[in-house]
Amino acid sequence: SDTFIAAVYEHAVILPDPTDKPVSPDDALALMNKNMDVLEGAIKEAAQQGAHIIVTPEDGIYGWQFTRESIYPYLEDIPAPVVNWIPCTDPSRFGPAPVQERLSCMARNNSIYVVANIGDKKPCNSSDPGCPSDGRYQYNTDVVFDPEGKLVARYHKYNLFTTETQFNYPKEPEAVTFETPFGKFGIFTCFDILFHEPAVVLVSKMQVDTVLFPTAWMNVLPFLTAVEFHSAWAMGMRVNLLAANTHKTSLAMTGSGIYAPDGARTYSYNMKTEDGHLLIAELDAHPCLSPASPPAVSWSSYALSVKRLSQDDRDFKGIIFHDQFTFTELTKPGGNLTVCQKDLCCHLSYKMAGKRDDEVYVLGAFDGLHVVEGQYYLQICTLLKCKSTDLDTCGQPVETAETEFEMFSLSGTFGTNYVFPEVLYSGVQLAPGEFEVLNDGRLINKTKPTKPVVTVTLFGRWYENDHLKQDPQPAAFL
Ligand SMILES: NC(=O)CCCC[C@@H]1SC[C@@H]2NC(=O)N[C@@H]21
Repeated sequence: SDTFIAAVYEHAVILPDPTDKPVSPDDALALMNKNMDVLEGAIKEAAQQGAHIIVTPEDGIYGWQFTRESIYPYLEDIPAPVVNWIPCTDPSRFGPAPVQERLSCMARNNSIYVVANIGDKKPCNSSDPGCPSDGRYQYNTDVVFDPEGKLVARYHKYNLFTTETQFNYPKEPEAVTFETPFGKFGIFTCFDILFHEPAVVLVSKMQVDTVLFPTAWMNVLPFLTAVEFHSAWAMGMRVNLLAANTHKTSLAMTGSGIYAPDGARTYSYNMKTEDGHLLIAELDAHPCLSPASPPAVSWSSYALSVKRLSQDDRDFKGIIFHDQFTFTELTKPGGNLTVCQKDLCCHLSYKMAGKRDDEVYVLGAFDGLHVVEGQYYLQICTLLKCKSTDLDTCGQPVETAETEFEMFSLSGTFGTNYVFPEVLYSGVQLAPGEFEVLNDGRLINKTKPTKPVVTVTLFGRWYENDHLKQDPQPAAFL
C-alpha cells in the first residue's frame, strides 16, 4: 500500500515497589499484567480506529529501578523470530512465556502489529568466557508480533543508558528489520538514537522506510527534549519514526510522536497530568519515494560561502547540558551574525517582528566531545533564548518566549552529513510544515513562524570521530 495508519501509545507505567530483593514470579507477572491491561485498551482502540501497527514504550511493562537480581523474575526467554512462533496458539513451546503469549494474543485478536519492550534472559556457562558469574545474559529487548500473533522481530538494545545496570550489552549490534505490506521496518531503543549502530545502519545500509522506537526518554532542554530531537532525527535521516515514550512527569518523561521526514504528523507533550495518550496518524509507506521527499542536503555548502565579518570581540562562553558553547548576542532586531568554535562556524540571518527589552537571544556554536551520560561527538549551531536578560543564563533550559520572528536562516560549516534540524516554539511545541532545509544546508522558515521561537538548532552528530573517544578512567585512577 502507499500509506498506512500508525499508532503510538505514551503509557504512564505502573511501577513495582522499589526493592533490591527479587519478588516471586507470580508477583512479577501480576504487575506486568496490570500494565498490559492498560496497553490492551490502547491496542483495541488503535485497531478500532484502523491502525495497522502500534508501538508501546520502553520499560512500559515492568518499569525501572531494578538491580540485576531484582529484574530476573520479570524476564522471559525470547527466541529468535526464525523459529516461526505464534505464542498465542502455542504458548509453552519454549518454556513459560506468559508475557509473550499475552502480547501475541493482543496482536492476533486485534489484527494489528504490536511492538513492545520486555526483558530477555539467556542462560550461559563457563565455556563462554563472557558469561556473567550468575550464569545468564539479561537483555533490554523489543519484540514485534504480526497481526497473526507471530513473533517477527526481536531486538536487544545495544546502547544501554548509564542507569541500566540490570542488563548486559549484546556482543554485537543487531540491525533488525522486517517486511510488511506497507514498507520495510527497523527497530531500536531510546539511547540508541544518539549513535551510529544500529540506528544509522538501519537507514543507510538496510534502507528501512519506518523506524519503531520504544523509549523512556527524560527531556533535556534546549536540544534533547523528546519531541524536538526525535522529530529532527526523522527529518535528518529521511524516514518515518514511531516514537512511544513512557509517561512520568517527575522524571521529565513525556513526548511521543508519529514523525515523517517533512515533519510531525502528530505528537504529544504533557507535563500537566499523569495519564497515558494514544496517537494515530497516516504515513507514507515509502517516504523516500514520495514527491514531497527532499533531495540530499550538502550541509556546509551555504555556510562555506559566507564571508565572515570580524566580531570575535563580542563572543562569550556558556554551558549547555555540560558542554561549553561559544555565543554571540543578537543585539539588533535583525541582521547577519557568525560565531565559530574550532572547525565549526555558524551563520544566522534573522529578523524579529520587534526586539523586546525583556528577552535576549544568542547564536551559539559547539564543536567537540560531549562526555556526560555517555560520550559522543557533536557539532551544533543554535539560535536560542536565554533564561533571563543576564548573559550568564544563556544555555539554561527555557520553555517559553514572547519574541516573534519574521524570518530565520541558520547554517554551519559541518564536517558531518548527519545533522538534525530542530525548531522549538514557546511551550515546547513543534513547528510542523513551517520550516525546511535547503539543498545548501540552510535551515529556514517557510512561513512566518506562528509562535514565539525558543530554539532553532542544527544538531550535528559526528559519528566518524567517535573512535577517538577516551576509554572511561578505571576507578583506581579517579
Ligand atoms: N532510556 C534511555 O536509554 C535513556 C534516555 C536517553 C535520554 C536522553 S540521552 C541524553 C539526555 N540525557 C537525559 O537525561 N535525557 C536525554
